[in-house]
Formats: sequence, C-alpha cells, structure tokens
Amino acid sequence: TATVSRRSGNYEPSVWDFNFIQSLNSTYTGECYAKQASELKQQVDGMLQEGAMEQVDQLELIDNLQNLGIAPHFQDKIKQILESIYQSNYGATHKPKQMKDLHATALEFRLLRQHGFHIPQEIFDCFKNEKGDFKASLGEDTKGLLQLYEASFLLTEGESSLEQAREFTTNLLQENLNNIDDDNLSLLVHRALELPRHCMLLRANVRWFLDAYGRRPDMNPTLFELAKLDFNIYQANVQQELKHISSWWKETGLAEKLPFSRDRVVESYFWTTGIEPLEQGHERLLSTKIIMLETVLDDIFDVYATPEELQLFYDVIQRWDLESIEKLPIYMQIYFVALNNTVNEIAYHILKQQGVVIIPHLRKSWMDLCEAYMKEAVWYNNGVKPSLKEYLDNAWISVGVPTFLYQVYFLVTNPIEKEATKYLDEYHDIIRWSSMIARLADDVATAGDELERGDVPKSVQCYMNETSASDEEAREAMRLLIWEAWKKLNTYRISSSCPFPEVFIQNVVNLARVGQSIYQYGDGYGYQHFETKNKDRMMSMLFDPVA
Ligand SMILES: CC1(C)[C@@H]2CC[C@@]1(C)[C@@H](OP(=O)([O-])OP(=O)([O-])[O-])C2
Ligand SMILES: [Mg+2]
Ligand SMILES: [Mg+2]
Ligand SMILES: [Mg+2]
Ligand SMILES: [Mg+2]
Ligand SMILES: [Mg+2]
Repeated sequence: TATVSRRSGNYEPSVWDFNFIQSLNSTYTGECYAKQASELKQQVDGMLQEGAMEQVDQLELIDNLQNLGIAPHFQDKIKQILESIYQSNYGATHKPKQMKDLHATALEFRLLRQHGFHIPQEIFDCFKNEKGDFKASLGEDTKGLLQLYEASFLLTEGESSLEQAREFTTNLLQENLNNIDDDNLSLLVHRALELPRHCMLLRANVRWFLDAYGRRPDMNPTLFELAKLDFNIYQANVQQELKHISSWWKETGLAEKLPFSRDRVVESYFWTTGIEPLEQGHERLLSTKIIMLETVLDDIFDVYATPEELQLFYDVIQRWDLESIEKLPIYMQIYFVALNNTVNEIAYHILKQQGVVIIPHLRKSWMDLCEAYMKEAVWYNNGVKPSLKEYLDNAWISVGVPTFLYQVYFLVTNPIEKEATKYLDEYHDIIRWSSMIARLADDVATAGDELERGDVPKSVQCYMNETSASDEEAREAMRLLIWEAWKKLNTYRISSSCPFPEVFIQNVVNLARVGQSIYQYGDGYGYQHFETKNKDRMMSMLFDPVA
C-alpha cells in the first residue's frame, strides 16, 4: 500500500517517566505528621473564635487561610464568621457602616461574594467622585487598589461599576508597577496582573503563597507551620495517586502503541487537581484517566489519522459498535477498547456506589466529543476557514472540558439527581462558559505550534481572518473574550436556577481556573521542555516538599 503521509506533533517523551514517578516517596505520609497537623489545627481554630479580633483582621486571616490552602479544614468557622459579618453589615440587624478603607471594603466584598453572599457593587460608590469616576487619589493606596482589582473579577452581567473598577485598577497598578516600595506588595501586584486570584487554580499557587507569606513581617508562625505541613501532607497524597495513574497508564500500553500522541501523566493529573475536595481521591484518579484518554483521542484526530481512518473511527464510536472494530487500523482498535474499559470502570464505580447505570451518559459524552473533533478534522482536511463564531460554537466542546465535567458530575455527586442529568445532556451554560475559558486559554497558548504542524484554524486565526488584527492583537482580543466568559460564569455561578449541587459547581469553576493556569506560561501541556515556568511550578507543587 502507498505509504500514508502523516503529520506529527513533535511531542517529546515525558520528562517524568514511569520509573521517576514510581520512585517518588515522601516522609509526610507518616502518622506523626498527621498528629502534628491536628495539634496545629486546634491552635489555628482558636484564632477563629467569634469576636476574637477586628472584622478586617478576621477577613485577612480567612484570606490567608484560603491562599495557604488550609481553609477547607476550617470551613464551618469561616462560614460562621462571614455570616455574622454579613448580618452586621448588610443584614436586618445592620448598624450604620463606619467608613472603611478601600482595602477592607474590597476584601470583604470579595470574600462574602465568594461564599455566596451577593454584596451589591454599590458599596464602592463612596470611593467615586461626583462625576462617578473612582477618585484619582486612590492611586496612592496600592494595597486598596490591589484588593479592588481582585474583587472586580467577581463581576456578573450588567455590573458596569465593577467593570469600571477593573479597568481603573488595572491601569493604575500597571502604571505604578515599578515604584511600589514594599517588596511583598510588589510581588502580589505582579502576580495579580498576570492572573487574578479569582481566576487562578488555588492548588497550583499554594506553594507560591507559602513562600510569600513566610517573608511577611506579620507572618503568624503557627499558621505558617500548619500551612507548610498541610502542603507536604497533600503532596505526599498526590504522589501516591500519581503512582496509581502511572501504573494504569503503563498497563494500557497506549503511549507505546500510539507513540504519536502526548504521554503526559503529570500534566493530565494537574487538570484534575481542580477536583476538590481532597477526599475525592479515587474519583480524581478516574478523572485523570478521562483527561489522558481525551489527549490521545485529540492527537488521533488532530495529528495522526488519515481522513479515511477518521470516517471509519467516527462511525464506530457514534454507534459504540465493539463488534465492528476489526475494520479499524490496529492503533484505533487498541484505543477504542481502552476507552471502553475506562467507560465501564467509571460506570461500575457509580453502579456499585449508587445502584445507577450511567453507561449511556458516559458513551454520549465521548460521542459528542468525537462529533466536535470530527468537525474540526473535516474543516482542516477541506481547507475550510470557519468564522470565529462557527469555530467557538464547536470548540468549547472540542477542548474536552464538557466531556470531562459531564463525567465529573457523576463522580462527585451522590445521590445523582435525574433532573440534573437532563441539564448535563444539554451541557448547561455554566459548563459551556467554563469550557470556553479553557478553550480560549488553550488556543492563545497552543495555536502557534498547532498551526505549524497543521491543524484547524483556532480562535486566534479565525479572528485574524475576520479582521485585519495582528497575531498579538488577536490574542489580546481572545483574552478579553476570556474575561467576558468569566462574567457569564460568575453570573451562572450565583444564579439560584443553577440545577447542580455546590460541590459540582465548585469543580466547574475550578476547571476554568485549571485551563487558565496550565496555559498561563504557554503550552504547559504539550511542550514541557520550553515552558520551564510550568514545569517548575508542577515540580514545586507535586514533587518538592517545602522545608
Ligand atoms: C485535555 C485537553 C485540554 C484536550 C485534550 C488535550 C488537551 C490538553 C488539549 O490539547 P490541544 O491539542 O491543545 O487541544 P486542541 O487545541 O487540539 O483542541 C485539548
Ligand atoms: Mg483538538
Ligand atoms: Mg490538539
Ligand atoms: Mg485540534
Ligand atoms: Mg490547542
Ligand atoms: Mg496543543
């Protein structure tokens, strides 16, 4: 037969291979450390007593607990404190509010909204002049500007004052960037301008916040000790999970049998570190398998398969017809049986746990993904240049996040509600906007390499085809679309009509954060060698204990 010419993603073998992952070991799995942590938790718990300190100090403590990754241990106390602050400042028993500075007002706004209290944007009106602009004198208050900047990213549809606050603070912080004398504040501002706190995956930043917190003059040693210990215990747990995933991956033989695709155990696991709370350990393993199978499927469609092979493959998957796989090339047979095994493994986990059969739902989520992948492949093979709208209407699905979240719903929700599965089938808008953020972040980071090796025009290119924008202007336009998508996500997040349980909604919002974090410094997924910042962050997060 004529040799088929195939593209290549030029993906290198993983820098973290099987033996490296199996060799990971952490002393922090020891019982003594768990005991030490629980003693420290008692002490920190004492700091959270009602009325123990000024409101703003309580809010600062909560903000530190969250940034240091240990807030989940104190969730009830934190909720009580925020509830009483809400009641005293906004509730029925509220006293006339004493004038607070911008820092305290914005910190309170962000933490209360983050916990579901819908604080009106009008609380910032007292910082505006008679013309309705934010007072220029705020320019001296970098600490307050930073908090207002962070708060402004919780804006929802129609909140123009928060939109105004975001522009006002972004411009001023960028202008003042190089003459902030407080080193810690300067570090926080640099980081916030890279990615706002609301949009970053907390887990990926705990290590950074730990190092920053340790340098602060007002650092609380007890808090710092607990945070470091908790980080190392979390990391020890993560390493155990990575070993399981790595053994499963080796056993599937997919990296060996389909060498053209990305072999990225650690990066795939990074996608699922957004699955909180931590005790979803087994579910996080199953979720990682979904990401790894999506990656191989994406490379089959994007890089390796011929149009003829894709047509055969697509038909088999749309019918989920295991009897007819002989007509597929062997690499597709291997993939499909591996996919079917994982679908059955997830279905079995839920059947055992809840007595519900979800196989048709799981298969549908993969059929939908192949539908979206196939559309891109047909566009590419026929040289079609879709409009930005045509592309994005398909690409929020082809980024794989709806397929992933659809299955995460079943993994983190017990009991599963019939009503919700209807919304899942149509991919509720909250899933769409989270996926859109991941897609746009992915395109800004990966489109260059993808276009070089041959791939469907991405959002950046579609925008350039429709306008006379340069590549950089097109990327900037995509970043603005990301903020628009966050506004929609924030709106759905707090709307009472959202038919999903809180824990699932948290995971949906976190997936947008994962998408923004993994592509923050370029393609942190496909090309490990060049994106060293991503690699360094993953190593400090997953492999290197903090001293
Ligand atoms: C898990 C994923 C988000 C999904 C499969 C691998 C990814 C990292 C990404 O890979 P990419 O090739 O950039 O996707 P696309 O641009 O071809 O859709 C799409
Ligand atoms: Mg793709
Ligand atoms: Mg791809
Ligand atoms: Mg593609
Ligand atoms: Mg991409
Ligand atoms: Mg890529």
